[in-house]
Amino acid sequence: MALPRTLSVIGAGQMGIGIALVASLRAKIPVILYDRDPSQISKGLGFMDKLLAKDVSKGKISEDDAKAARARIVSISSTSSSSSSDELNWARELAERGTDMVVEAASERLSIKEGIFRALAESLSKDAVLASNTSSISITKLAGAAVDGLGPGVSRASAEGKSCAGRVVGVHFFNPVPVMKLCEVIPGLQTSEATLERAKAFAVACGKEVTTSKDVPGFVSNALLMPFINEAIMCLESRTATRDDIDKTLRLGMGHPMGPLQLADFIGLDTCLAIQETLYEGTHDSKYRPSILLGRMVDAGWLGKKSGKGFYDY
Ligand SMILES: NC(=O)c1ccc[n+]([C@@H]2O[C@H](COP(=O)([O-])OP(=O)(O)OC[C@H]3O[C@@H](n4cnc5c(N)ncnc54)[C@H](O)[C@@H]3O)[C@@H](O)[C@H]2O)c1
Repeated sequence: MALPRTLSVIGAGQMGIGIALVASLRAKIPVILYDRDPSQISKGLGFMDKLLAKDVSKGKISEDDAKAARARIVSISSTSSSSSSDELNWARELAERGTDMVVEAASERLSIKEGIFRALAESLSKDAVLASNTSSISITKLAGAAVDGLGPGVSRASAEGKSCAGRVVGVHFFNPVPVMKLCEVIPGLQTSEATLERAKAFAVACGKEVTTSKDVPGFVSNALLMPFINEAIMCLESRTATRDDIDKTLRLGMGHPMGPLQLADFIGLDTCLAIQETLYEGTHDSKYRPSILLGRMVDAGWLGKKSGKGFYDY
């Protein structure tokens, strides 16, 4: 199965940086990294340099391989202050640079991702694979948004609409991407067999094992993980135990590498809340209601490790 000749990664947060790194270092694919916030790109590339230097110092990769991997990654950022024309500019730029696969790793908000998929479908070549690293949002919905990017004259059920939606797929990498061995691949209702196979081949080339899950809220991974994290936050909220004892229980009693509150900080509390909301709204099942404390932490801007404060201080 052919690998992409040029990959674009949208969103230079913790996941986008990791995906760009494994695509370049392991799959040896040239990568264009785009974020609407230029400071995220400089911060992310600085972090990537540190990761590569650490791998070289531990003898995991050669200095030449690290340099070649870094040289394969270029970045672009917002070229306009107006958000609507901005979207068109970046997507066109990615198209002009020969992008034939995209992995979207922007914030976990449906409206943000729909806007990105509309812009991608409008600008990119008709056979480019449009993948999302979403943790929970419906791939079928994102594929629908991609068709809307073709304009009001194209219905989602037309041949052109189906062909466009068929290129959309979920490729759910795990955090930290260079370390975690799994990629959960999710076909939407419209995803073509060829797109699914291209997505799997890409994940394998990045050094990952692949599982396939149906397009339900949270797929397999977060339908299981998020209720667990949410229950741990509710234990803290109801003072069943202290933060340290909750995490210690799971680490020492169940052999988890980190406790659920520390893991939530590591994922990002805004991302945890967004996933919980998708699970709750997508199922209307009260077992998925997000804890009030999680919402308040996000209101306070305490987003976990990435903001310096969450359940722990960093
Ligand atoms: N954090 C995790 O453990 C984890 C694991 C698997 C999947 N994911 C998923 O990966 C995605 C990214 O998560 P993250 O943890 O890297 O988040 P993050 O907050 O670290 O980064 C998100 C990035 O997206 C950028 N962004 C937002 N809107 C944008 C737009 N319209 N165009 C371009 N860039 C935009 C932001 O500037 C930011 O740099 C989410 O969908 C999340 O659910 C996260």
